[in-house]
Amino acid sequence: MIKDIGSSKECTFYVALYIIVTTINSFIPAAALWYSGQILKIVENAMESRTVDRNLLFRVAASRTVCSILQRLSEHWRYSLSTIAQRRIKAHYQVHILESYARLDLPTFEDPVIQSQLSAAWGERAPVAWNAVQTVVTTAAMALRLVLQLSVLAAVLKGQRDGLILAFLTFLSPLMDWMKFRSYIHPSSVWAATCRNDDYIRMEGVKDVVLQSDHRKEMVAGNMWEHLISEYDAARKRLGDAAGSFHEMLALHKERTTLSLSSFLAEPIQEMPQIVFALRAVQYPASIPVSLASLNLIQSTVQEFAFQALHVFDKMFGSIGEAFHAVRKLYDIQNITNRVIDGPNSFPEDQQKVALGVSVEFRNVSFKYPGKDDYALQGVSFKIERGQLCLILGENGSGKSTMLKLITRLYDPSEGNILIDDRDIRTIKLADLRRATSVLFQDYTHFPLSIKENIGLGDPTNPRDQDMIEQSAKLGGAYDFVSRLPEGFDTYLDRPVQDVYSSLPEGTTTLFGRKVDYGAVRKFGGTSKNSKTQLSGGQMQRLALSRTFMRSLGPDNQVGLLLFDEPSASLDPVAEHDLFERLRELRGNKTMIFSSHRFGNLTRNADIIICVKDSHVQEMGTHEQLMKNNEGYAKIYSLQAKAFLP
Ligand SMILES: Nc1ncnc2c1ncn2[C@@H]1O[C@H](COP(=O)(O)OP(=O)(O)OP(=O)(O)O)[C@@H](O)[C@H]1O
Repeated sequence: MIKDIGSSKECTFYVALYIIVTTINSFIPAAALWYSGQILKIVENAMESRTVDRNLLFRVAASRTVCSILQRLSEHWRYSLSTIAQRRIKAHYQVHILESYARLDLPTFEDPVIQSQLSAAWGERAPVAWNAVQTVVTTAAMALRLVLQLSVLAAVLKGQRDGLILAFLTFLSPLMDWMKFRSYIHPSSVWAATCRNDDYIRMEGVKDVVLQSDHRKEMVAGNMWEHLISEYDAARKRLGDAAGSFHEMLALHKERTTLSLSSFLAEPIQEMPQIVFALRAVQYPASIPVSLASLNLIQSTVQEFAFQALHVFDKMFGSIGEAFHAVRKLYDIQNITNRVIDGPNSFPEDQQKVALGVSVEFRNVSFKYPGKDDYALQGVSFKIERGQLCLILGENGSGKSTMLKLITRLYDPSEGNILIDDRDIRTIKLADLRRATSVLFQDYTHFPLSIKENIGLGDPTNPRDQDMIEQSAKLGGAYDFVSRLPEGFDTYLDRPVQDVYSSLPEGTTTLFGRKVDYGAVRKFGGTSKNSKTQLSGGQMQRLALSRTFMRSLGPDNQVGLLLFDEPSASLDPVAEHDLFERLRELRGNKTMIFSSHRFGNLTRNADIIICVKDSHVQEMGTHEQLMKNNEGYAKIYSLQAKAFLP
């Protein structure tokens, strides 16, 4: 980490300044203490000799004041430098963390162990690397400050009557506080809490149903609210005083454990120095004013000293270890190995040929999702020839999407092989394989970026080509509605940075050129956020389609295989018809695979229909062949057709 930060000029300068200022800052309290001791000595001398060296007093007092000013200033500089250094280190590491995230494949990324490793490294609030730097620097500075203060304190106390005893007694009180504090939040203790009370669990569930907007539609339409409220009330009554959140219960528990012996002794111990002082004053009445001043100095210094000493102790045994552990995790994520291993060979050998499509073959492929016992696909074999249009047909959950995921190597089969142009896809470089395929997933996503970028990212080699973006939007059927949006192609589907505002004057409908989302106002109370662009499911799907067109239809594209997982699920019949027409026209000779659970437009046009059921291929062939077979396909087809026949 030190090497890494050191190699980044933008970080090094500010981190070095931060260390220097923090070190200087550690000297000041000891200097201040020294001058306070000097003032005390001057007073003592004055008491004995009845004369004051005004010059000396002035110099010492001025120095003491300078110490205070310097202390304040160095604190300010330290804070300013730490914010800049923190921001720079954070920015430096964020690229590194994002890269570690981005390069992971699906099975690796979905692994819960990897997930926790990744989230530990992210540490958005307290950037891990900065945290480690700061913890080490402040702990070292505190230790230095402590040693200096301790030496000065010893020098000052040497001449004081009862100084050491008073210091010790003053130290006892913060020590007890600290021990009490550690007893219930010990940094290295491990604990867990659960709730086993059914009534409480139900109350929390009902509260969520009523408060969260996700459930509102069904709650209202289902006429549920009265029942929910009576359930809540009944559970609340049964629970009585025992109904409390985890934090309330924890507070109660802590309160109960505060009746310890030390809690009774805490206050008398605090009074001890005064008692000792009073007894001594009776013994030596002449020295009362001096002793009073020295008691004050001892008490304030020792209390501050005790706080710091105990804090350093805590840091040494807790935070530094934790910070280093977190840094190790930060570096470990660089070395996470992907489960889907890259292949060695380039693909395709002949770029021209890809435009004519590629063949796809499954040889006895079986697959289980990671952590699952059931097969999502079992013993699947088929071959789709170059340039064919294939339809994979099957019920929900039969394994259609899984086939497409395996072709793009989002996962690798548990058994069997998949071949593209007669080459095992595991031997092909992943980047080449993905360059040669274009896939529209059923659960396609929309990135929280502008519409323009959402479409443009379809072709990451040429994502800003406005003409291509617009043409793709036309082909995907998105151009018209996008053009009508106030911000057109620059519209953010889901703004990642939200506008935040207080309550607005009545009648405000737009803010920063965007419609105010009063739903959000209600949700967030006082300050509110403005985020979502409301598009329908069909419109969202058209955008996803446009992205696919962007990828597969550009002049330089190297796509030979187009995969569509239920591309028309949210489209109306006219849009669906238009889409298939466009796809057929535009695909040229590229191989195309559609998955669907509906019979429709494509069944008659497909060169090959593969029917899957319960993770197996049931039958395959052209529409005519399958009708002739008179098995599952023909039966369902006839059943559906009947509905439309007179
Ligand atoms: N990410 C996943 N993790 C675990 N199991 C999964 C995952 N995705 C799918 N499955 C399971 O694998 C099986 C096949 O799912 P798949 O999505 O391939 O079906 P499908 O035929 O595409 O269904 P649909 O028509 O509903 O899209 C199902 O039993 C499903 O529950």
